[in-house]
This record gives sequence, C-alpha cells and structure tokens, in this order.
Amino acid sequence: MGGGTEAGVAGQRPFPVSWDQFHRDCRALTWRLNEVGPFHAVIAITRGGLVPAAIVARELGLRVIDTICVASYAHDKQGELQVLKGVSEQTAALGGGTGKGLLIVDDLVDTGKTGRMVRDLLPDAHFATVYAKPKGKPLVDTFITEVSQDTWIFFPWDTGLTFQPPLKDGAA
Ligand SMILES: O=P(O)(O)OC[C@H]1O[C@H](OP(=O)(O)OP(=O)(O)O)[C@H](O)[C@@H]1O
Ligand code: HPA
Ligand SMILES: [Mg+2]
Repeated sequence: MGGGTEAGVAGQRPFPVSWDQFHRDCRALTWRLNEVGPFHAVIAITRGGLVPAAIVARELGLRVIDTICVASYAHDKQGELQVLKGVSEQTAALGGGTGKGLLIVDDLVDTGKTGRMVRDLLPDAHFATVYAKPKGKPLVDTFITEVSQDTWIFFPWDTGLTFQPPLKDGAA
C-alpha cells in the first residue's frame, strides 16, 4: 500500500476492510452466486481476486481453479493493463471457448478497465466481485457492496494495525 497516507489515497475517502468483514462479504457473495450456478470452475483475477476466489470456491464446493494474471495499478496509480497469463486450454474448453459456466472472481471493480478486459476474453462467463464502484458496476454480474467512486478500499492483505490518533486531534 505504498501510495497510501493516513487520510487515504490522493484525497479519496478511506474504506478499510478487516479480514472478518472481507470473509463475511465473500460469504454473502457466495449466497448470491449459489442461485446463479452451477459453475464448472472459478477463475481468479490476480492478485486481488485470489483471496475471494478461494473463499467462494470453498463455499461452492468447486475444485477447478484457474487464474487470469494481470497488472495495472502500481499502488494507487493506474497504468496500462497487461495480461501476463490467460486461462489454461483445459479451463477454456470447460467454458466452450466463450466462458459459459465459468465464474470469474475479483475483489473489486473500480474504473471497469479490468472488467472490460475480462469480458472481452470470456464474454459468456459470470463475473463477480465483492465490491463495486459506480464506473465499473455495469461490467459486473454479481457484487455485494457498492462504494462511491471517490472511495479507496484498503484490503486486509495490504494493511496492518497502527495507532489511530483521537478524533479531536484531527483523525479522519
Ligand atoms: O476496475 P479497475 O479500474 O480496472 O480496477 C480494479 C482492479 O484493480 C485492482 O487490481 P490491481 O491491478 O491493482 O492489481 P492487484 O490485484 O494485483 O492488486 C483490483 O484488484 C482489480 O483487479
Ligand atoms: N482499493 C484497492 N485497490 C484498488 C482500488 C481500491 O479502491 N481501486 C483499484 N485498485
Ligand atoms: Mg486486481
């Protein structure tokens, strides 16, 4: 979380998420996905999608798990989106080449750039995220919590426990 400050990222509203909260939100997401499936396999969008994908796969009883490996943000700055690795031939075949019956999982959609890439690669797959910001929301089939576009979500794997100054001393 190198780009972060105590007040958040580049003036955005900080929205810290604990491990407990994240686990609860992933389980809530799975309740919804359970009504949509069944799915042949889960595809995690790395790296942020790995944690929710593990929880969702556990809850849905899925054991075929693949990844689409991408890089776009360096901390809080968005750069060119690079696909470092696509799904395996075996996973692609399970989805009939278009992704039908495959479940793609990511932690969030923000601008929707990653979601658009995912939709281009596997147009018939079901795309699920735990959190969604308004710009990216139209690209997602299922999500749990919407936050405003000027919110920066701090995930538990990017954060640690630190001292919080009292509100009267100017804490955000
Ligand atoms: O909707 P977008 O504007 O494309 O942003 C959303 C994506 O950005 C983050 O990933 P990031 O590229 O930072 O990589 P990471 O998952 O490895 O942290 C997040 O995990 C999503 O995948
Ligand atoms: N939090 C963490 N990573 C992100 C975000 C966010 O709000 N938007 C894009 N990548
Ligand atoms: Mg990501």
